[in-house]
Amino acid sequence: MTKLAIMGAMEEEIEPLLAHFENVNVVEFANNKYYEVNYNGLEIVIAYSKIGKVFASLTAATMIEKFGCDTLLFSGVAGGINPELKIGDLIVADKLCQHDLDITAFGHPNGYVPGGKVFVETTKSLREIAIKVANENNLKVIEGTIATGDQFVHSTERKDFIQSTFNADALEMEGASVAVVCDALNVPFFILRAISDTADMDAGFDFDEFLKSSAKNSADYLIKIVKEL
Ligand SMILES: CCCCCCN(CO)Cc1c[nH]c2c(N)ncnc12
Repeated sequence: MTKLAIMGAMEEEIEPLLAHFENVNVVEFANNKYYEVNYNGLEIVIAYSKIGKVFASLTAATMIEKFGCDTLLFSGVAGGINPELKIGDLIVADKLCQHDLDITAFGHPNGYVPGGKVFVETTKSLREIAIKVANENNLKVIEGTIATGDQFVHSTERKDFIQSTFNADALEMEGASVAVVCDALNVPFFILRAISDTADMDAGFDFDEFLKSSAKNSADYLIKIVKEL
């Protein structure tokens, strides 16, 4: 029996998801709120972690270890790097990395620490369902690499570093930590983002303007995927 975790980082990212459900039970735990719903015979737990890799790791691990979720879907917004990605466009992560994890002083590559790996791959079977849903709904979606770091990127200098170092298509602040947690706990997971800005000097303004609409794009697509699970 699948128990599904649906996660975002910000309230604005899960609000459009919660809107689809009634009879929501709220569980308070570890300075956060976890929303339990039943949907199409599925038990679902929904939460937003708060921003950044640490909060995202705590929430992902909690949804799996405490709530017993056996599949995790993430929905949210991201900064676009790949010029094909326009504001509002959807990206499904096929792999994720941490662009601010750096022990290069010891000759290691960016994003690597001993015992870890630079890229963590998402679950192929979930990506395949997502692509099928996109085709059925005539949605333009790209699959690509998402780079995660504990900073809001708003300069072409940092954006270019991330692009050239990891060949990343988009960037955000939680995905790779969710990936490490799910990979370590052997839980299938899926990371979906809609572009809110292009991580350059206009990023802050674009983010404010497009957070809500892009979060809704991602949420609406995620709900269609949930219906196929
Ligand atoms: C109050 C401000 C909260 C910013 C949180 C942004 N999220 C983090 O996951 C996604 C994101 C959208 N655009 C970004 C960018 N340019 N850099 C980093 N992260 C992002």
